[in-house]
Amino acid sequence: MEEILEIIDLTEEGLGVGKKEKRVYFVSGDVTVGDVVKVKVTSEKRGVILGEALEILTNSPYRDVPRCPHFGYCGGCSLQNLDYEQQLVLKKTKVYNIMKKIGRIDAPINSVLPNFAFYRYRQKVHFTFGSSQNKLAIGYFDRKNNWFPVTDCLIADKSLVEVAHYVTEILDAFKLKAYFNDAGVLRHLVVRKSSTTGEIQVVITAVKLNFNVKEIAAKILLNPEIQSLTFHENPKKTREVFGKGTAVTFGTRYITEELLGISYRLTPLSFFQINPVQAEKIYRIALDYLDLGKTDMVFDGYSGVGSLTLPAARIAASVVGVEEIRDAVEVAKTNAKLNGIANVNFFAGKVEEKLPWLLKKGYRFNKIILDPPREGVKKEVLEEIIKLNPERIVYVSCNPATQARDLKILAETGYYPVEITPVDMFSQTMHVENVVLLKKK
Ligand SMILES: C[S@@+](CC[C@H](N)C(=O)[O-])C[C@H]1O[C@@H](n2cnc3c(N)ncnc32)[C@H](O)[C@@H]1O
Repeated sequence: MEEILEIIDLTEEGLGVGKKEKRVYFVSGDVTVGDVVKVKVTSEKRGVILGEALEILTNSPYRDVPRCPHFGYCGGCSLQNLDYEQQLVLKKTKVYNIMKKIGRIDAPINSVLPNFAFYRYRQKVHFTFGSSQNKLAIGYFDRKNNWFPVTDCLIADKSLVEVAHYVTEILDAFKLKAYFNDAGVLRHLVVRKSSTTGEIQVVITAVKLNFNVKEIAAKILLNPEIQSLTFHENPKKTREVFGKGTAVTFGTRYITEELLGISYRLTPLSFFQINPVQAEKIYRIALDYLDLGKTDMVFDGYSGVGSLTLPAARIAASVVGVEEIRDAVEVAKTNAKLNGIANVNFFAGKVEEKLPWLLKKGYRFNKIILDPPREGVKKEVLEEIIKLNPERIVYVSCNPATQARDLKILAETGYYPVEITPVDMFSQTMHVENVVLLKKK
């Protein structure tokens, strides 16, 4: 069966969405918002209709020329064929719809803050090792979840891709094979760059470190850009990059990044925003929403290496950060010392366990920062926060769907979103970072 459809939206996975007579179609192929497309319906199961674009009958006025050689099948970017201004419009509509549908929230949503470098903005890339033409190669997963070799990644800083190829060639010369599709040991390659110092950090993960890491490291470190190199053993049979296995580091253990005038040491396994320019904007908005003064006692849940904790501590009376990765907590403490910030305390553990523990110990907070991973905040954490009766809550999220779910719980107890600002951290993809201020009515 064939249909003629106008594409009115895009899914996270890059499928075009079309509607006809109250039926919703999900269309694969090089389609974008505004295209009128002839579609071949390929399956219909429980009301989900999938189709393939056969022909674009009218090109969208918002079409742009994709720049990446892997566009169309790469699972990473799905918006490269859409004009950047329209990407921002699409993201604002996405946040609005999610907030309304999942959160039942009607708060004002500001325009999405643009990312002026909407290509080559990533300062961290993560490749999976595989093999191509009988050689070790770096790759990503496509929209059907199949691995493919990557020559370039247009949203990543160019030097990160170059370093990734350089490291892969050395590993290949040592006859190492990919675990993923070649029954070898190598799993992932993570390359991160400091936007302030230009230092590069490389992490190679393997199921077993049963090869001569010392000799390989000596070769890799001949590249003067690479300051920090870690081999990390992760025997877990999942696609997770880092596990609990051992790590061996050569060169320095950290690279240094600077945001809002504060320096951060970034260790191999600790989280840091991949787009420092946009991260700074997010932190500025979060601090502005917190409206900090000299008497404020702040709780920063999911604090990473302290990138919101430390700027908040510069203004507030005290800030407590809780983060589950012990290594990140150690680095956060060092970061506080290095920057001469003494009114902070960092605790290692899960927020859901550490927050009740802190309250039992007598800690009190009147302002709350939440910056959780994609899964959002556990209900019991929200309940503890409500009991604290804070003046303001600032919730930063890279997943508006779980954020809207959590905002609904907070709204039911009287904390309403006062202002919502989406920020474009991940141009060319459907992802959006969202900062929300909540206050009691
Ligand atoms: C989105 S990051 C935010 C980090 C930091 N605020 C920043 O902007 O760099 C989320 C952090 O939460 C940590 N995390 C994940 N689940 C956690 C939990 N249940 N309790 C505490 N920390 C957690 C992760 O390790 C990660 O560092």
